[in-house]
Amino acid sequence: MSLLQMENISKTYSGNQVLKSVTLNIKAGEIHGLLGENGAGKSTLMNILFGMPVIHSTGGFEGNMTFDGKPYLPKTPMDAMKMGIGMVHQEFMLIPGFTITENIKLNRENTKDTFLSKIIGPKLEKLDLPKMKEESKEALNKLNMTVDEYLPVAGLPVGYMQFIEIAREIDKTNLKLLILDEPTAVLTESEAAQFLEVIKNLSNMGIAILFITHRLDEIKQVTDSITVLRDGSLVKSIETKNVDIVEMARLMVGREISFETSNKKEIDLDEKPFLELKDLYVNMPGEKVKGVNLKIQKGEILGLGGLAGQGKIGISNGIMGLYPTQGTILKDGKEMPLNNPREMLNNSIAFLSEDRKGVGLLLDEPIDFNIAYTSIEIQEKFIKNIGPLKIVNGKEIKSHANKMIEDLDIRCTGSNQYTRFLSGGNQQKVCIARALTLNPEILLVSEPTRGIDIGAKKLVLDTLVKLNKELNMTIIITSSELAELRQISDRIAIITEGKVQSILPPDASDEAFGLAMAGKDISEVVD
Ligand SMILES: Nc1ncnc2c1ncn2[C@@H]1O[C@H](COP(=O)(O)OP(=O)(O)OP(=O)(O)O)[C@@H](O)[C@H]1O
Repeated sequence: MSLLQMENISKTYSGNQVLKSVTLNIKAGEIHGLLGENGAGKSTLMNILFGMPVIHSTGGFEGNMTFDGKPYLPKTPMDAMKMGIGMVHQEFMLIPGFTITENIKLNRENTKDTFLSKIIGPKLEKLDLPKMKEESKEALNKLNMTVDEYLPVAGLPVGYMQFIEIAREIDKTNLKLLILDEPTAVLTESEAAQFLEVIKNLSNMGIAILFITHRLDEIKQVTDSITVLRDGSLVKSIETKNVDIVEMARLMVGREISFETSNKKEIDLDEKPFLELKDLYVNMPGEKVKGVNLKIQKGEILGLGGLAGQGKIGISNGIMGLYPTQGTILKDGKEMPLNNPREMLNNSIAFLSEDRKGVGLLLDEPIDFNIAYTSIEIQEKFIKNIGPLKIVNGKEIKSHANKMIEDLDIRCTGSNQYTRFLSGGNQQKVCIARALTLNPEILLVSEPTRGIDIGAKKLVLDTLVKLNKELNMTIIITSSELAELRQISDRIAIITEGKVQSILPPDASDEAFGLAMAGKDISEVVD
């Protein structure tokens, strides 16, 4: 019997129908994959299932749900949690100033009796901190996560936050169904592999998992069955063993997707470097850089890879001056000021951050303004002079935004749609469009395809290659997906323990990359 039945679910946001009579069934303890392009309606369906306020404040939904044999109509996430449904959202819902333990135990704090509580009641019970810490540690241990549970969440790398959110869910005792909205998007390949093992264990314990991911290999590897959505409609529900990855991609996108292999070109390392990092130190929590020396040539695509927490993410954040940085950064031989993001932008260095929520979008502004505003600010782009007056050229902004919407396949109702109402993947594409609009000489991109569907991923990578080829833009791409780095980079620097461990060609063997990431000598496996 199904644990969850969602029948004929439809949802409209201000006249825009985003779910059209969708049906979804999940059995107890099974791992069920939910697939679909950016904007297909996956998060909306999950928000309905989890009773998220956004659903009810926008007119509710149509259709019926049954959970654990009973009619189910959650009005709030509390209703869902009471039934034994947990959800880890695409965007983190942690409280930055609280410690890891406080976040895991939020609203479910362990308490113990005090003298007064015995008389007056449970309100005067006191927090049982040792027990809270012990149970938090236990949940973190189940995820093989070794982090001090008393650390504050603020400033931790995004990969850690994901594990903490999951730890919070598995710490709940009545959990029957766990919804995971792109849980592995922020994890490195090895962390993701470890995470998939955890999911399998949870399923063995009888907890059903609803798993949203754009990584189809993961879907193939761990799910028992899948449901595919396209443009808000159900395409197919099928047992995973009866479908391969190519077919899954075709069901999602409705056409064949081809992937090119390496794009590598020869880089002349004898030329003067275009960007040089000398003894760079960056104090980014969880991603410390400890003396990086790197020379990047004009027109190169340099990949930065390595395991989470080893410092690869810190490098671009440091160059851009977002965390305290020491050392020397030379652009075309000229020393750049440190710790000054504005000056870096003025020097034609732009950054697409891995943290799209923290430094991301103006959610209550339309797509076109989001794409244009940094360029207006920094470069006075899209400004026209009328006599002594400078005014923003709305027409030019719109036509540029429309081109970006087309190039990056941003799924929206038009360039005037507020970015708050875009799906996560489409918000990410707007961030990419904004960085590209600056048309920088050096573009730093961090996890550019995180949370982006398989078809759009190709578009984003192709766009980077096109900018590199046509404008000779120098690109430094940081990614936890080695396959993606290999696809577009000319060279790949592997960062371990805050330093450059090795620089490898993209066609080096898996073994060489594996050894470098583990901080080992690669001379025996590389010529
Ligand atoms: N609060 C909202 N108001 C208006 N429209 C919305 C709102 N939330 C989502 N939408 C629209 O609903 C559609 C489905 O979005 P949803 O977030 O469910 O997609 P998704 O499949 O989860 O995509 P992704 O993989 O990018 O996360 C999109 O067209 C989106 O713009």
